[in-house]
Amino acid sequence: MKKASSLMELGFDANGASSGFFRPVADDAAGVVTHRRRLTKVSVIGAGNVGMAIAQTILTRDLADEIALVDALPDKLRGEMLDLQHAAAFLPRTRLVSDTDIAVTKGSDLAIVTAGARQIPGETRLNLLQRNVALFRKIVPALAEHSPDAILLVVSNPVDILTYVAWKLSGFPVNRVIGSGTNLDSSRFRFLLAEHLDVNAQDVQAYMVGEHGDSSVAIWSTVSVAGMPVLKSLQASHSSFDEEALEGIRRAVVDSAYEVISLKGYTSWAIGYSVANLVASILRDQRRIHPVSVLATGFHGIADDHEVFLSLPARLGRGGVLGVADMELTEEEAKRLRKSAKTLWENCQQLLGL
Ligand SMILES: NC(=O)C1=CN([C@@H]2O[C@H](COP(=O)(O)OP(=O)(O)OC[C@H]3O[C@@H](n4cnc5c(N)ncnc54)[C@H](O)[C@@H]3O)[C@@H](O)[C@H]2O)C=CC1
Ligand SMILES: CC(=O)C(=O)O
Repeated sequence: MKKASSLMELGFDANGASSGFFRPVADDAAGVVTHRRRLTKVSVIGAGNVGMAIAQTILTRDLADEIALVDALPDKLRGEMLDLQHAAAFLPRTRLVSDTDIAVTKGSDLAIVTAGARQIPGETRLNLLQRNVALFRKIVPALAEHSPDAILLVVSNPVDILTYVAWKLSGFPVNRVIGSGTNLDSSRFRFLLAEHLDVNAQDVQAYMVGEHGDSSVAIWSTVSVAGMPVLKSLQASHSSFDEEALEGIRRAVVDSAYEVISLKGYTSWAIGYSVANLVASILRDQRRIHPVSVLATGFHGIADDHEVFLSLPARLGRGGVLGVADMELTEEEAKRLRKSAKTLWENCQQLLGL
């Protein structure tokens, strides 16, 4: 039996097929525009749990005209593409293409990298560094060559260091290389607070910054709901919200990824929504503020000679990172952020000679 994802693959010529159904509205068909001139193309490199959750969410939210999927495993890749294509009747029209050759990403507006090793239960994100850097050496230069004007959005872990690596390997300006960072951790933080306060998580303003990982920093001093400072109100009503309790909540946010990994083997849905949220802000030029991994040199006392990527609230739009909010932090929060930066910097140092 011949397998196909289109009638063309079965030998039917598509040329002029639609003219049997439709006639041009004008006599002079040359003057009729039948195609939009500029389509938005998003590529997802790595069609695993995370890549497919992202592709699926981008499709449902109608964020791209074309999605190109790349993976090293041809059968899995084609299976994933066909499975999504078979939902075409229920989704906005989006062209889906896939190939093991990265050339399929040519002309992307946005390239999202999710390829690589993931943690096994108990492993930290930093443990993945060497394996995923080796992969990035192959993927990133090829991506940059085929889409020199794209924005790179890195998701593979350890995401902050790999965003630095992608920046170096691509030669792209720093505003066009972004790590998904703590956009996800901040959502987990907002979820926990929203449950406690019995409000919608979208109405909780709360940031986790720093490393997407064990040293992330919860910025309690700026947490608010309806413009009201949450920490002050919690501490006034419950004396139990002391430093130890706050650290316990931060730790619960960090541990939530480990818990999901130990239960189902990987995380996927939340990162899928988190990345689609970033894609919408970038491609639709929303100028929304997201905690994402950006070059943090010089912010909050991070040394000027430390080229380190970590999450800070950034304004995102069609040009990528349009600016980074210089938040007012307490001395303790700034100290923790510098400590997080130091952890990342030390790991980046091992990669010198890249
Ligand atoms: N930044 C974040 O918040 C999150 C990051 N992650 C990270 O995302 C990455 C992917 O995780 P999963 O999708 O669960 O793993 P997975 O194992 O399901 O998928 C990885 C995919 O990469 C593919 N791949 C390997 N080498 C390749 C190459 N040279 N070219 C193209 N594709 C290649 C594999 O064939 C596989 O399909 C991991 O590093 C994980 O830690 C996961 C969740 C959240
Ligand atoms: C795996 C990972 O980085 C996360 O879910 O946070």
